Amino acid sequence: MPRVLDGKVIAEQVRENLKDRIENLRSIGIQPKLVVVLVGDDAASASYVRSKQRMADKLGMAGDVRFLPVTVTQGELIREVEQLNADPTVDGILVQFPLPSHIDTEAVLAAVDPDKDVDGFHPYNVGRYATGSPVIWPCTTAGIYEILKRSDISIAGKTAVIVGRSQIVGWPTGQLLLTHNATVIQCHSKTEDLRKFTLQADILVVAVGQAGLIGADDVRSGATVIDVGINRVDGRLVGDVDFESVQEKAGAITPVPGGVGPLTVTMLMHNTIELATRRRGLEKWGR
Ligand SMILES: Nc1nc(=O)c2c([nH]1)NC[C@@H]1CN(c3ccc(C(=O)N[C@@H](CCC(=O)O)C(=O)O)cc3)C=[N+]21
Repeated sequence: MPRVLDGKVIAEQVRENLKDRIENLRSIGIQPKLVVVLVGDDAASASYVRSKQRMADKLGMAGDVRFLPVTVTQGELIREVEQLNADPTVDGILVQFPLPSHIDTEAVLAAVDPDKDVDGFHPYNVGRYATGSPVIWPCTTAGIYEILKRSDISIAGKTAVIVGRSQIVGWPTGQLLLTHNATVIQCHSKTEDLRKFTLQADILVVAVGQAGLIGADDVRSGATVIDVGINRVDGRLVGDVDFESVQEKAGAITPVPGGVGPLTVTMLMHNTIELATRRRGLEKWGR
């Protein structure tokens, strides 16, 4: 039987470290603060935002949510972001995706102060990790790294295959694994003969959003399989990987739910603390 990589347990380990860093910051009068900007009243988004709030509270961080109506104009949204940029008590700003179609998402991302960009989506921060000198990594990518590191799965020299090249998960995850000296194959919707590549993977990361995309025949025996997909099928949450069949073949595998997801929210807190310390030139205090 393969190892099931338990994201809830690993996230708890990461949060133990965060508590020490938050305590150090508190001792010098700093409470890291994350502000989430939520446009519209989508129930799934609201529930996700509430779980971030609860985690910030539990860790002793400060949190706030700005609810904006779905009719908000791009100018109004950008002005909200600019107010948060100017507010010295705010360390991290997250504008929740997806935004309504009348809003230019890229323009909003570019309006966030790169020093407060907790998602790591601002073009400046993308450039930083693309050149191998990241300030912070996008939360899901950072979470995948924590899962591998804390499960003693080595990256350097391994063949990592990423399925998906999204700006928020697939592409940054490829960059992270490359930075850590994996040989990276980046597959996407135009890839011909996907299986030819996935069968080569020592580490297979799947971030597409298509239930059942990867089955046992697509996975090399003993591979580490990281499933980033979140799909709702018949009211049940499933990933992009057919867990039942693939777990017989893989050496290690993340479940959905309870795999990458719990790390994503935890790494959001990590990034907020990281930004709070860096912005004040206090790196050593945060460690
Ligand atoms: N600017 C921005 N940054 C984001 O990081 C961002 C976003 N917008 N928009 C929405 C997506 C979605 N996302 C999730 C994170 C964790 C879970 C998570 O913890 N999932 C649990 C299951 C939760 C459940 O049961 O519903 C799990 O996989 O175990 C889910 C979804 C971050 N997102």
